[in-house]
Amino acid sequence: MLIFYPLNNLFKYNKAFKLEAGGILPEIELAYQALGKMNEDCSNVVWVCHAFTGSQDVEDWWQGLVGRGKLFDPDKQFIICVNVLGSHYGSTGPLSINPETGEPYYHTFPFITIRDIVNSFDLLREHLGIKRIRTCIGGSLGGQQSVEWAISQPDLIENLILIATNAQHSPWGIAFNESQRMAIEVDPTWKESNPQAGIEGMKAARATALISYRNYETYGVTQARNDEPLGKVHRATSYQRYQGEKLAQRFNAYSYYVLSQVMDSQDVGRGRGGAIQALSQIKAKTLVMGIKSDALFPINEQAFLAKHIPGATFQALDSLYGHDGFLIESQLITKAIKLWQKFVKLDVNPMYDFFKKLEKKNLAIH
Ligand SMILES: CC(=O)SCCNC(=O)CCNC(=O)[C@H](O)C(C)(C)COP(=O)(O)OP(=O)(O)OC[C@H]1O[C@@H](n2cnc3c(N)ncnc32)[C@H](O)[C@@H]1OP(=O)(O)O
Ligand SMILES: N[C@@H](CCO)C(=O)O
Repeated sequence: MLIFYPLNNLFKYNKAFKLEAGGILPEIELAYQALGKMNEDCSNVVWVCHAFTGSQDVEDWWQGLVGRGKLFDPDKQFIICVNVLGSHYGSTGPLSINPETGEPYYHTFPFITIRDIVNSFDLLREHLGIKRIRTCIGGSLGGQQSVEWAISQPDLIENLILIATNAQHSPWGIAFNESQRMAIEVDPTWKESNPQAGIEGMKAARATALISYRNYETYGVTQARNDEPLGKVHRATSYQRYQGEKLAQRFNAYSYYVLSQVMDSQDVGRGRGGAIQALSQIKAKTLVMGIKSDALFPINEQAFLAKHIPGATFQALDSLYGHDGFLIESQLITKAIKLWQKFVKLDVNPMYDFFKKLEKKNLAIH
């Protein structure tokens, strides 16, 4: 049984929504959560962009960072998080009814990109009367949206926080996603048109993805062999299966497929003369964080962002958890942001000289 997440707020856009790749959604809906109260001058707006299987319920999936007494506190800030187009938590996605046919989209849901998601956010932003965003923050797919928005509207975002993300999705990342799509495609039910189609394939896809969200060391520590008798299930075996089952309780294979393609679409340089040129347009004060053990979005990708976003600060984080560290290491992330906020106030950039030295020595960050 798929669990459908309760909607908090729903924004309806009843006109045709043109997509970057040429398709059209006849209308769109965006489910979003808004916490706290917006100041008249919008000076306390925090826009959080969620990742691949996340939702608008940011207090749930980022409870270490968002909530009363946390860094992003609804008693002080107006915090907004929108379920992305194509997802499963109330925004227009493959299970939504296509108004032109009266049937769910399922396999006919069009190809969408990070830029489409950002354009849809912008409609909602205008609808809510948000003239500026004090802080835009996102990790992974959420970071891809955040950096895209900071480029497409350089005067909108004052502070930009990017975690475990990139300017262009790598061939490595695309290969992981394609392998997961292949797992969905070989599920014989994927040809069907119903909410459960491809769900067994999606379980295998999630298990595959987990390997890239964690790493060798994570498994060694959390799923260490336990002298299991021959033929008995290893801990890592049941973990992989459990993770597939867990996602199947809350997600659908169509959204999984569509959003994996969205991730692959990330290329901030498309039509803008390349990534370096695009990143140079950013005016927001920017903090880029990477996780040293991230196998999927390696830290070089965040070093690249920080190097080419004017005045950006770069912070590498140590974590056992690899890519998923951006969801788990709330204390480290909070510490890094607080430190950066002090530097921003003082208007100094602790990494600027460091990058200049690196450039001179032609060194890369590993
Ligand atoms: C409605 C919603 O859920 S909204 C969306 C919320 N989710 C998101 O935003 C997506 C992002 N979140 C995630 O990807 C994950 O939740 C993370 C990365 C933050 C944490 O991952 P988790 O799976 O919770 O952590 P972890 O890898 O430690 O696995 C723990 C689970 O595996 C189980 N487990 C651990 N080892 C084993 C094993 N050897 N065999 C079987 N099960 C195991 C644990 O019992 C636990 O189960 P539970 O989740 O039912 O309590
Ligand atoms: N665990 C994350 C990974 C992608 O960043 C998710 O499921 O959204």
